Amino acid sequence: MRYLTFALGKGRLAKQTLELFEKIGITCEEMKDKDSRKLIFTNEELKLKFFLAKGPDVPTYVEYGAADIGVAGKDTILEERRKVHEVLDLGYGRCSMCVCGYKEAVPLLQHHELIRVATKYPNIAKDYFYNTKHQTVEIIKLNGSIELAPIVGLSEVIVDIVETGSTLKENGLEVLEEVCPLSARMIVNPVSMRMESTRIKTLLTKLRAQL
Ligand SMILES: Nc1ncnc2c1ncn2[C@@H]1O[C@H](COP(=O)(O)OP(=O)(O)OP(=O)(O)O)[C@@H](O)[C@H]1O
Ligand SMILES: O=P(O)(O)OC[C@H]1O[C@H](OP(=O)(O)OP(=O)(O)O)[C@H](O)[C@@H]1O
Repeated sequence: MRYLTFALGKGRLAKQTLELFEKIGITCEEMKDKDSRKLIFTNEELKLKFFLAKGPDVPTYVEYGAADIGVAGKDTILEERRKVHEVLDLGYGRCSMCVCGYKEAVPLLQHHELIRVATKYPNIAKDYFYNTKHQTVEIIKLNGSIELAPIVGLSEVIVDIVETGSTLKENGLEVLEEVCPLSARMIVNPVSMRMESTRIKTLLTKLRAQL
């Protein structure tokens, strides 16, 4: 039997993903070592392999078939636009993609002004403003600390993840519009879906029973 391979993000979703897998009998003791720098783990008994990738790269490994299955945030899946099947909402990692800024920006959004939008998610922001709202905007790609942009005058608004809202609050910003709700999703390579359908279906049935 060949190994069934999983690409998992190293970030926020890792702990809950391992906890969920553990509940359905998929364990990998080695992966729990927080100080380990190892990237690949094997469960010989179940013929499973796990890769620890950077979150946004998970759909890439799955599209190319380097991993059969992946766990990624819905934000990453929407932004990366990879050819993968999204098969299950895992229910954790819940947060929202939002347009945020000072409330003074509300009229600029209402009147469809040509505003600057700073974001780590240019595809999601473009899709929202151009296709959903039909508003022409200038997208400015940033890599983190997105909340800085409206404060220092780089942009009028941001498109970013809001979870507890504390980053916005501590920086005097507000949610102005919600783009979409987000959570962790399981994705599968389209060829693996056919070639390994029995093992993948069994896995999905066990996971669904836990959620
Ligand atoms: N407060 C939050 N901020 C960011 N992502 C969150 C938050 N809460 C839940 N998530 C979810 O967790 C996923 C993975 O988070 P992770 O820490 O790996 O990403 P990241 O911090 O955006 O990546 P990077 O390593 O590029 O900083 C996100 O894609 C998102 O779906
Ligand atoms: O609503 P909250 O609970 O405050 O969470 C939202 C914040 O968390 C994320 O940033 P992250 O910690 O990934 O840092 P970053 O600035 O490097 O993207 C996100 O980009 C927001 O800034």
